[in-house]
Amino acid sequence: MTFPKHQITAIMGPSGCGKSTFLRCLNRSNDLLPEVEVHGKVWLGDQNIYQPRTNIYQLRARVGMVYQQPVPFPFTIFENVVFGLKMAGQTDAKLLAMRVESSLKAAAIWDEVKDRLQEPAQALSGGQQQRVCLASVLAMQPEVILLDEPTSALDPTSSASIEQTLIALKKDYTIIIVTHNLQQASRISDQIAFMLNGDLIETAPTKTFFLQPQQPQTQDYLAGKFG
Ligand SMILES: Nc1ncnc2c1ncn2[C@@H]1O[C@H](COP(=O)(O)OP(=O)(O)OP(=O)(O)O)[C@@H](O)[C@H]1O
Repeated sequence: MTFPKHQITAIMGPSGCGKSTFLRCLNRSNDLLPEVEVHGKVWLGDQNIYQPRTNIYQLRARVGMVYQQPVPFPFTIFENVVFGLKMAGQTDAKLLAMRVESSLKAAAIWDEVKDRLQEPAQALSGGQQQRVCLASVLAMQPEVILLDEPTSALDPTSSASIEQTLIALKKDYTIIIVTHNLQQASRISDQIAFMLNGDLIETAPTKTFFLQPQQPQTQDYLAGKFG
């Protein structure tokens, strides 16, 4: 399947069908799990990210990932956002400060934290922590953002903020989100990939997916027969 630039693709399917495992294939996060074997190719532009010469750190800077539970490091908000940049060797204080501001603005949380940058990120609410984690990914200036159920632990207001943020971000990024939530997928995605038992069953533009699903498994899933 392809993930078009500047679009949001939602990966859907019942619990345990392999959505997160598939998502982690897209920036080789599964490399960290010795029990996982990956076959096939994943193209980022004209580069197969599974070719042996791939620099994993550069790949993960280009394809950033936001997890289900916001897990900021036990540092200040500022240090959380610049963590990846510092790990990549960036020491220019002015550039780091500029990147913190632009990333927090893009993640729609600047106004809430601009006077608290030296406070611990873990003191923020779950929704705020999730947006700080998103800002940490944006600070690396990725091309693709992977999100694994980023709103499942959040209240409806925080979820709505994240959804609006993602819609605003898609003009600059390619976004791939795992979600269980049919309404969320219909609100924010441009295309949907439906998985079942580890297989990709159907990929379609969001409207077509909901109104004219082609595969019987997709029809049953949308009818609530499982999942
Ligand atoms: N292609 C695969 N082949 C074999 N095992 C797989 C495959 N994909 C996923 N699994 C295994 O199936 C289990 C569920 O996978 P995963 O967590 O990716 O599913 P999920 O759809 O994200 O589930 P949930 O919605 O509950 O988070 C895991 O133990 C995973 O290692």
